[in-house]
Amino acid sequence: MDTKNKLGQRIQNHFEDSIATKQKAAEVLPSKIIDAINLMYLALMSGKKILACGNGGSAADAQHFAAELVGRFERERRELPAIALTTDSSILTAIGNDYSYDVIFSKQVNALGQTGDILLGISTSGNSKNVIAAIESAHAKGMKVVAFTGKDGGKIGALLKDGDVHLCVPANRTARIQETHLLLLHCLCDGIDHLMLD
Ligand SMILES: O=C(CO)[C@@H](O)[C@H](O)[C@H](O)[C@H](O)COP(=O)(O)O
Ligand SMILES: [Zn+2]
Repeated sequence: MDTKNKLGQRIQNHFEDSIATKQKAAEVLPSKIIDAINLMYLALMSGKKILACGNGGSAADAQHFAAELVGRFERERRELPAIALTTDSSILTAIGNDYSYDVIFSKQVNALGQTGDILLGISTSGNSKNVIAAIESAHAKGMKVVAFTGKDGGKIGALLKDGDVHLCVPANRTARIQETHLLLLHCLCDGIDHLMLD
């Protein structure tokens, strides 16, 4: 096989694997997605806010979600309060430098979180220490947690409490889990808009 054909085959494999992962997720996750939509909707309608965090690609997802709540998704509606804890380089470098990278999100949850707010914690492995610490801080503040994970849900899966929502993508490959997390985020945005507008 020449290079062009090999690359073409790899690309085809990515598309097929991504589609298969989303099909599996569509079989197991919808009722939990509804739970997450209701949890976030009720919090937002009660004047509460959403804090979101994750590392790497999941940091981008946290920001993507906050942008669609504060700005808009597909339809016009009032601005909704959401903050990505991944964006302030001064806060992130100060806490990382003075304390530890493990507490870059939890200290922000301690500073900004209030009872009734929601934490969206995103980790494909379910094992990122800074997301785990953020969830622990959220619980201590009386916040509910929506966790996006993959694989076996990792330590985050075991940490969640009644009333939290765990959306664990049934896949092992980080890229596939991330691609499905983005779809889940858009389902949440659409569901919140639907409950507000229809
Ligand atoms: O986007 C990717 C890989 O596709 C990476 O940036 C990835 O997000 C990083 O390695 C993260 O640190 C992984 O953390 P996590 O998803 O296990 O919590
Ligand atoms: Zn990625």
